[in-house]
Parts: sequence; structure tokens; C-alpha cells
Amino acid sequence: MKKIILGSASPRRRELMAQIGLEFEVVVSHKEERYESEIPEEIVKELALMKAENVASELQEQGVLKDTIVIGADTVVVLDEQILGKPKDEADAFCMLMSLQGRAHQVFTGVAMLDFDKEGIRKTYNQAVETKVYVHKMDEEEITAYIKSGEPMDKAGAYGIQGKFAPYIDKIEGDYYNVVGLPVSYVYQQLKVIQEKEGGQ
Ligand SMILES: Cc1cn([C@H]2C[C@H](O)[C@@H](COP(=O)(O)OP(=O)(O)OP(=O)(O)O)O2)c(=O)[nH]c1=O
Repeated sequence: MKKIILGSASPRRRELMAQIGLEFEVVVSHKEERYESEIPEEIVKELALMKAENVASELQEQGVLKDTIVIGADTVVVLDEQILGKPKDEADAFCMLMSLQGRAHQVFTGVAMLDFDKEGIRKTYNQAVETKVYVHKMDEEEITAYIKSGEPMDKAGAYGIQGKFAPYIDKIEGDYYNVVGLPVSYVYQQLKVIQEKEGGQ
């Protein structure tokens, strides 16, 4: 079995990987993240790939990259083709939450899996997964109280479906875990394909 490295500082991604019983290590890279694409699916794929590549290059420097799978991910909220990342401050969170209420938006998570064999030769799997989320109408007091809870600040779109925002989620279409930050089923199935290929060699 290849070693699995999760290149993410997100506690949610770690919890989701642990939840499905995967054994993995976490390595975080703090290199800059930039993108050139213009459509959300491509942007999250690009950012996920960059995160995984940053971690892989650090592991390479340490000489521990062979026989390893490195995973990176990136999540954005998209409303009317506008990307909402993490809010800059509480006022920004308020604007984002005002714009999301009473309607649907998309959440895209990009995943990059870098599969290194025993010689250090790499295969790349890079995918974006979409979930549609319908948010109920909220009044200003509810938005203000939610911001006071502190939950929005480290989350794309200024909300966490898994926390105190739950009362405002009318329905979703697609993978719930994709909204939390990692499309667990996609990741698991892809890992299985990679590990089985390995076993067959
Ligand atoms: C929409 C939504 C996002 N989020 C989180 C998932 C991600 O952690 C975060 C989006 O930020 P990201 O930039 O995707 O990830 P991150 O900075 O937290 O971690 P890293 O780059 O090291 O992997 O928003 C939720 O937890 N719940 C939600 O409902």
C-alpha cells in the first residue's frame, strides 16, 4: 500500500479522511496560491493541484516522495458566476451571507491526487466536484447572530453546512461532504483504483 499524505491545514478535511478509516499523514505547505483559470471548476482544480504540488516538492527535498499519494483540495462557493472564498472580515461575511440567503448557489471542491510510484514517477488525477445548495431566507438578526458564533471566518462563502448554519439549509443536490471540503466518495474510489493498480503490479 502506498503512503497517503493529505496536504491540507483544514481540520474538516482531516476529519473526513479519518471518518472513512484512511491512514494518512498531514503535511502543510504555506507557499503562495495563485490561479489563472476563469471558470470555477478549473480554478479549484488548479488550486488543489498547486497545494498538492507544493507539498510534493517539500517531500521531494526531504527525499521521502516515492511510493506515496499526495492529496490537495480547494473549496469555493459560486453565486452568479462570482467566486466567494473565505470572508476577509465580519462585514465581508455579512455581505456574503446576505447574498446567499433565499436562493441556490454552487459549491465546487477541486481535488488533486499525485500518485508517485517506487521510482518517483508521477501520475496526476485532478477533478472538480459540484454540489448545489439552497439557503433559506434569513433575517438580519439571524445573520448577525451567526457571524457572532465565529463559524464563518475560516470557511468559503462564510458558512459551514456542518455547524450552526444547518437550520438555513433547505436542500442540497450532490455530495454533502463536498460542501464540507472533500468529496469523500470520489477520493475513496480514486484511492481504491490507485492502490489496486499498485497491488496488481
Ligand atoms: C461551504 C463550506 C466550506 N467549508 C470550509 C472547507 C474549507 O476548509 C474552507 C475553504 O477553504 P480552502 O481554501 O478550500 O481550504 P483551507 O484553507 O481551509 O485548507 P487547505 O487550503 O490547507 O486545504 O471552507 C466548510 O467547512 N463548510 C462549508 O459548508
